[in-house]
Amino acid sequence: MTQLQEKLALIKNSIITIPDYPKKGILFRDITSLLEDPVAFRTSVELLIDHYKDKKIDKVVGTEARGFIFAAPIALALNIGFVPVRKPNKLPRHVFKEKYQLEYGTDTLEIHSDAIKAGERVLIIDDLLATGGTVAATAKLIQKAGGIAQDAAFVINLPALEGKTKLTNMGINCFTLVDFDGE
Ligand SMILES: O=P(O)(O)OC[C@H]1O[C@H](OP(=O)(O)OP(=O)(O)O)[C@H](O)[C@@H]1O
Ligand SMILES: Nc1ncnc2[nH]cnc12
Repeated sequence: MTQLQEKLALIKNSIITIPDYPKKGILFRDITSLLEDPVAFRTSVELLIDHYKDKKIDKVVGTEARGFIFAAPIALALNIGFVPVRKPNKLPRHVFKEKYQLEYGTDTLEIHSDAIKAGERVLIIDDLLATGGTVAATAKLIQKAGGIAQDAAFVINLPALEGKTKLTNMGINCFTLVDFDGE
């Protein structure tokens, strides 16, 4: 195994799967077990930072709630601003809103309308890519605010749900660390 493969295996092995949560038939990939392991947590954040350190990115956007955990340290390491995309009625100033579908429901996301400057290149960070609905809605919010949703990065990808294809077709470059198939 290469050093990179060892790091990715460490990350994958730190993530616990819970069957039938929050609904029957869903295999829930739980990042709280990764967060409890400082080596796995640090390694996942460092690999994402490494990938983006020489790319031209102006802002990091993180999605509530699990996306915040990874987005904030990445924004600090890249020395650029962090912008939260939040669930409804959490942001105090004027917002843009976008409805979206989840693997197990629907919801709305919001961004402060002045959080991104015209033409800024944005990296979206989330813990997990399933259908891509969350990040597609986030990308639309970034566009409404005048920015370019250029890249999106995730610790976990669920390839069966084809989120990567959805986001790539929207012109978003995707980077993910570990895949979980049906196992
Ligand atoms: O690719 P998608 O099909 O959109 O699914 C992935 C999203 O679903 C989960 O968040 P959730 O909405 O459950 O919110 P949470 O982070 O507040 O738990 C996860 O953290 C991603 O944001
Ligand atoms: N299978 C899954 N596990 C954890 N978080 C998710 N968000 C959407 N689908 C998920």
